[in-house]
Amino acid sequence: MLYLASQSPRRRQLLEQIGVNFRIVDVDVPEQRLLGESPRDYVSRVAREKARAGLAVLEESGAAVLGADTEVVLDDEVFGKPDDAEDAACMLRRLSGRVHEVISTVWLVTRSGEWSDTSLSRVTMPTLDNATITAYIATREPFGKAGAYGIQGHGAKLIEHLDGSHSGVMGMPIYETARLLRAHSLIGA
Ligand SMILES: Cc1cn([C@H]2C[C@H](O)[C@@H](COP(=O)(O)OP(=O)(O)OP(=O)(O)O)O2)c(=O)[nH]c1=O
Repeated sequence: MLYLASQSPRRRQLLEQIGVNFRIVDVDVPEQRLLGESPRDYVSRVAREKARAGLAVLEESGAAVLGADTEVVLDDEVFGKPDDAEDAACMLRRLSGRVHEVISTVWLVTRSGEWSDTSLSRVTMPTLDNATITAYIATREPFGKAGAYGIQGHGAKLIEHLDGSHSGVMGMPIYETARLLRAHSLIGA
């Protein structure tokens, strides 16, 4: 059986979108970048820890667990989920008028092996004035989302250009995930 180690409704929705059968396994992994850890290594480590934590609580010998992590990166700084409205405003002011990177890594972990893939996207935001930022935060959409925006919602209005993967920015790179699942015979062609 395939499991998704995630509380994220977006990840669930994206996997459902391609008709994959899976169950949810609850995990709670701390997200803290280590000193000197690159953004890519950090995202990959957290995604792997989520998948491993999921596998650890399952007794089924043939279980396969997916874990994913998504972060926004600007100037080597990682923007996770905002703590509050002030933090969200601060992130959006920093992203305004700039191109940032979104790193989305997925790990597939079983008792016989571990495999991963990463999607890198470049996202261009126009200059955002204070009124736009305040109105966007009032939608509550920034909370629980890396970089304080959601490409799949009102946040689409803040994105001028995407060079990469829409599903990857949303939290679960579907092309890469499907390729991993296919390579390990967890889905068909
Ligand atoms: C940039 C961006 C992020 N996000 C979301 C995806 C992720 O859910 C979240 C990044 O936080 P994550 O720590 O990757 O995931 P999570 O805590 O929501 O879920 P879990 O660890 O249980 O799997 O930001 C969007 O929904 N849209 C976007 O455009």
